[in-house]
Amino acid sequence: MLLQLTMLGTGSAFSKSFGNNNALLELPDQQKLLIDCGHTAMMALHQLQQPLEQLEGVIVTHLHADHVGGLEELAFRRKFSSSAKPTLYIADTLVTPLWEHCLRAGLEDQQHRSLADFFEVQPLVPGTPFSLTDGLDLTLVHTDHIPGKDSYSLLWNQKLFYSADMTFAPDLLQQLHQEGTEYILHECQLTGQGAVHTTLDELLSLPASIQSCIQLMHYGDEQPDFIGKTGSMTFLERGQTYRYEI
Ligand SMILES: O=c1ccn([C@@H]2O[C@H](COP(=O)(O)O)[C@@H](O)[C@H]2O)c(=O)[nH]1
Ligand SMILES: [Zn+2]
Ligand SMILES: [Zn+2]
Repeated sequence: MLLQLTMLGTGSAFSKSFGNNNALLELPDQQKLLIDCGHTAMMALHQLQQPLEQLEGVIVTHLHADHVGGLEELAFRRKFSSSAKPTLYIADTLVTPLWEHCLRAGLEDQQHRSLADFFEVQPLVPGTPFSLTDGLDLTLVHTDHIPGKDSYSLLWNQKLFYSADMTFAPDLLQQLHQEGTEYILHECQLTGQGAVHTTLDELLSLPASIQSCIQLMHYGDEQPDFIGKTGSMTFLERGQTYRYEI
């Protein structure tokens, strides 16, 4: 199974250079899905000349604006263009908070009163593989980010781990590596304390065999100062397409 991933952005929440850390995923059956849809996602798709009508759906990791801030525009534009509702793949725990805390204020009117008026909602049970298409399973992995708020990393066929925003989880990374995960796309805070994110120094403390599987994303605008300082870990780049055989 070949997964093709185009990074719409690779920046941290406040990055002005790299856009929100969101991706466009293309499956062998031609399905196109977004991984997160932050407030810069619509502009990024416009620049890629990617028609919104061709998007099958969106996978949501958690409810910060750099990950869900573009959903209001996506919902309205799909509604106005009379195209099919995009599917929302989202942890069951996040369905109600997404509507009540993020989208309801902007989307609700007298005719549209729920998330299901704009999206085909596909709740996912964390820890249980979900078959997106033949030969492709997605498992949500609960990972720590903001205390008290749920956030889910994405594990594809046990082979590719795409981190949500998360604090350092060396035991999880070690376990994934031992169980055959070959690719780890990991968020990375380059400077400062990693209160709610994983720092570069933390990732550099991992065994070399794990570091060699890691590509860094969700980084700050100081990234150019860190080129050549990430060991064998490489930076994912905005606008670039990556292919993973999983
Ligand atoms: O440099 C930074 C930027 C943000 N934070 C904290 O992260 C979250 C919001 O950003 P996300 O990327 O959506 O998680 C918020 O709690 C900020 O305080 C940070 O620690 N360092
Ligand atoms: Zn973020
Ligand atoms: Zn976050």
